[in-house]
Amino acid sequence: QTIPESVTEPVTITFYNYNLASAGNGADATNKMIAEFEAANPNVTVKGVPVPPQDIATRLQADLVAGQPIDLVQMPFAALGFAAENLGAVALEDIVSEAELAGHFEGMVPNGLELGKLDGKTYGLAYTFSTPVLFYNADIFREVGLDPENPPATWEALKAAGDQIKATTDYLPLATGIYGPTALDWLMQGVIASNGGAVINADRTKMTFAEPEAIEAVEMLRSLAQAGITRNLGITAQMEGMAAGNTAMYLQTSAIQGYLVKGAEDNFELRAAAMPAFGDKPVKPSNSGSALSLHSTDPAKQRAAWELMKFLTSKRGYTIITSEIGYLPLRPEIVEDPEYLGEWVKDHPLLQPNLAQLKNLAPYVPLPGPNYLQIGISMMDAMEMATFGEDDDVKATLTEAQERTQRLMP
Ligand SMILES: O=P(O)(O)OC[C@H](O)CO
Repeated sequence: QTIPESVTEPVTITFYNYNLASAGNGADATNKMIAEFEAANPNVTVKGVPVPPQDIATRLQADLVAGQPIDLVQMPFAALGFAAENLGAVALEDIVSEAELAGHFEGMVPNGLELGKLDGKTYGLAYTFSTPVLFYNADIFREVGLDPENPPATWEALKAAGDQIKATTDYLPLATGIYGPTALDWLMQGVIASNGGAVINADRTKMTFAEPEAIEAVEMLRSLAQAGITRNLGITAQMEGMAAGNTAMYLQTSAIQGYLVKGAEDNFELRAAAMPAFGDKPVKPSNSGSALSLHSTDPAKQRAAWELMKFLTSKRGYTIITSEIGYLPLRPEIVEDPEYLGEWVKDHPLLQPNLAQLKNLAPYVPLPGPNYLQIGISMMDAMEMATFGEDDDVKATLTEAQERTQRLMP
């Protein structure tokens, strides 16, 4: 252990955070957690720095060069490898004692903790986390004669439901978070995995998003777009449409759950289901979200940042994160505990499909190397074009992009 036992002098730490960058996505809850932490730790002042997830790596690089203090970061899983290699993320094992770490990790979802490890060390402590959730408007289902007790479990069933909604109403049948600048490939990885494919091979050396299973998955999305069941809308329009009761289904991170719950209040019945399957193939939900990475070099600030990390991922932290934002509690025991989520869960069954999907999670695979973001953007641009563009030849679009992105691999 290289950090002091406690923070004995006043210290200010920065917390780069993407939930702070979006009102619909947890800014209030994040500020509440920071305020509670400061009240309990009077020597520590936390300066929140809002940065959208897609900008985080670039922003940190610029701030490092400018000599700005970077202490704690809500790091999207996609950027964690880059953060460890290029942005000075510190492995917790190098600064915190084994006993203290083990004590804190106790009770946290092992799948989640594993995602923050690189070469066996924890460069990111699993923090906010979701699987793809199919939110749906039970009132629209009833209005068009669909059974809200049986939401579509497969893409085929979803298409049939979408056709039914489209044929008789003006509602948008389906919005998804698959595309868009904040998504990168987190949700797409789960869609393709659920059809037996992958965007990249297991040892992360070859892009595979133009293999037959991936092509078939994108062709399925294209068929939904062609039928007018889904449209290429920005995330704000999608969230607003769903929250206002104008969209029937929304496959998205549960980070927007709090926002949708507010919109649905006194307006419509919001429910949630698991991610759809391809026929009888097993669903392989991926995870979105972030880990907390620590970047301070000063031992006193490292202790302060670690204390904040512990609070954010404590039972109390996850109670706020789950009930006020919508992410999964990575301390599952609090779900039953009346002192934490027990009462809330009774009134909000929305959490259950998300929680259940943790068991068959196919953990997000980060794209490798210093060009990870460019690879991800080029791949997703091609898939978006293959889904919504003029050209029917999905295979050609994906093959061309796969060759191009392969050249950016380390
Ligand atoms: O926190 P989420 O669920 O919106 O995820 C955002 C990340 O960019 C996905 O990796």
